[in-house]
Amino acid sequence: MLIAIEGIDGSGKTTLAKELKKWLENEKKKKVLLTAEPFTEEISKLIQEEGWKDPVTLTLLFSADRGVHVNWIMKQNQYNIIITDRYYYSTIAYQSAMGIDKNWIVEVNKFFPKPELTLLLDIPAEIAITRIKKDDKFNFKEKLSLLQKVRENYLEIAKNENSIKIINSTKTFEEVLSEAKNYVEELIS
Ligand SMILES: Nc1ncnc2c1ncn2[C@@H]1O[C@H](COP(=O)(O)OP(=O)(O)OP(=O)(O)O)[C@@H](O)[C@H]1O
Ligand SMILES: Cc1cn([C@H]2C[C@H](O)[C@@H](COP(=O)(O)O)O2)c(=O)[nH]c1=O
Repeated sequence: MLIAIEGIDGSGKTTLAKELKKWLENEKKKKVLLTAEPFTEEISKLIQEEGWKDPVTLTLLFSADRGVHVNWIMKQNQYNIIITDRYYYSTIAYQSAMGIDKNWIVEVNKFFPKPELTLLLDIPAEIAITRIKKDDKFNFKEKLSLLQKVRENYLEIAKNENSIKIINSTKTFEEVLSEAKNYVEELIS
């Protein structure tokens, strides 16, 4: 079972992913693999060095990284649940905010398995940006306006996809976690 956690930078994905893993292991006795994208060191390096120069190359690099990630996930047979911190909805939301045609991104990513559940942490970019670490890996230019567009894109994607559940991430972390647990509980019971 594949669960994706999505949202703009600083929305709380990593914190939620770790706590869900703990809860699923300790309370639900599940074997959980926690993973994240971008996945490979080599492609992350190329993204940093080359990707930002051109959004088409960036889209292809994130998607190629996903190909390697998915092939690796397929071999992790000992787990009941895989939680990934970012998946293809990130490419659709971010790279279409950079001007890439959404349908083309969907086409490039259509071979990857669809998550049974995606938790979308929704938060205004102005609030999220105050939570983002200073050592932000990819250092977007004009981060705030980009993240505003990315947020809108995520909400648009969620309108047409029932498996994406929107959680208001301006709430306390305890409230966010509790809502996330309810969605996961529905899925596993
Ligand atoms: N609901 C919340 N309320 C307040 N602070 C939160 C909440 N959730 C997470 N945080 C804090 O916000 C910061 C960013 O959280 P986190 O690293 O989990 O976000 P992220 O979405 O994974 O970010 P990035 O995409 O930049 O890696 C952390 O300091 C975390 O403790
Ligand atoms: C997978 C993916 C990621 N990104 C962007 C989003 C973030 O700014 C960084 C990843 O770092 P984080 O620690 O997860 O925040 O990369 C993207 O633009 N497109 C993608 O497909």
